[in-house]
Order: sequence, then structure tokens, then C-alpha cells
Amino acid sequence: NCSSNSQDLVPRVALVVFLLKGKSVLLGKRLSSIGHSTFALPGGHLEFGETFEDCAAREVKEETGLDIQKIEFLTVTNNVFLEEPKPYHYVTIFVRASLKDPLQTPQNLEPNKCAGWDWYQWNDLPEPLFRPLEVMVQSAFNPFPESQ
Ligand SMILES: CC(C)CCOP(=O)(O)OP(=O)(O)O
Ligand SMILES: [Mg+2]
Ligand SMILES: [Mg+2]
Ligand SMILES: [Mg+2]
Repeated sequence: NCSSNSQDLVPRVALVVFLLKGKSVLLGKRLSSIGHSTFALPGGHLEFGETFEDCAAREVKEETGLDIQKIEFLTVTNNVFLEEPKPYHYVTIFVRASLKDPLQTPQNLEPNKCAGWDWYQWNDLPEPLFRPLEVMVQSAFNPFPESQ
């Protein structure tokens, strides 16, 4: 059990986006107290009153400047980080999306939180991956539409 009273520690909700281009996905190296120096999908905290689609489009736009479309729910996972200096618990919603303009390139709009965005082939992902994504990849999760 945690030392502080239960009001301080509540599960938070994150939403992350598999932004797909061909057989590649957009990843950025996190510069953050959670998952520092690990490769993660764009995304972040679901804000009060937001739909999943609004959150996905907002977070990707805020972090990369990219405009996305065809946002589809994929899955949700429960991520408990008790070994961190401060315990964290995130319920993470995974969606997929595609670029509105396939020629649009990502910008690193939050250089204090991300080392930079790049496209990585799904069968050749960088390491280390952010834990919630690592667990998904290890479970052989396939974020791509059947046709691809
Ligand atoms: C830590 C993670 C699982 C949830 C929060 O994600 P994030 O740090 O990318 O959040 P923001 O993009 O909203 O700042
Ligand atoms: Mg964000
Ligand atoms: Mg946010
Ligand atoms: Mg984020």
C-alpha cells in the first residue's frame, strides 16, 4: 500500500497514436520523468471532456505539427509503474491514424519533452521502447490494417 493518502494516487488516462505510413510508425525518444530516453508513440493525457479522436488529433498536432485522419480505436492496456521514484499508474488507450497529407513531415514542437520524431519500420524498431509499447510489441500486436 502507498504511504500517501489514497486521494493523491489515482490512475490517469493516456492516449497514444500509432501514426502509420506504409509499414512504418512515428516514434520519438522521450525526455521526461517517465520513460526517459525510450522511444514512444506520440500522445499524452486525455483531457477532461475530450473524445478519443479529439485527444489523438490534439496531442499529435501539439507534439509533431502533423494533421491526422482515420483515427481508429485499437486497444487499451493497464500500466502500473510502482518501481518509479514516484509511483505512476496509466490506463493507456491505443489508436491508429494516418496522415491527412502523406507529404507532411513531423516537427519536434516540444524539444524539452522529446529528442525528435522519426519514421521506423515496424519490423525494425529502435530500442529501448517505452515500456507500454514494449509490452505491446512483445505480445506480437499488429497495429496495421489487415490490407497492409
Ligand atoms: C507517461 C505516459 C504513459 C502518459 C503521459 O504521456 P505524456 O507524458 O506524453 O503526456 P503529455 O503528452 O500530455 O504531456
Ligand atoms: Mg503531449
Ligand atoms: Mg498533453
Ligand atoms: Mg506526450
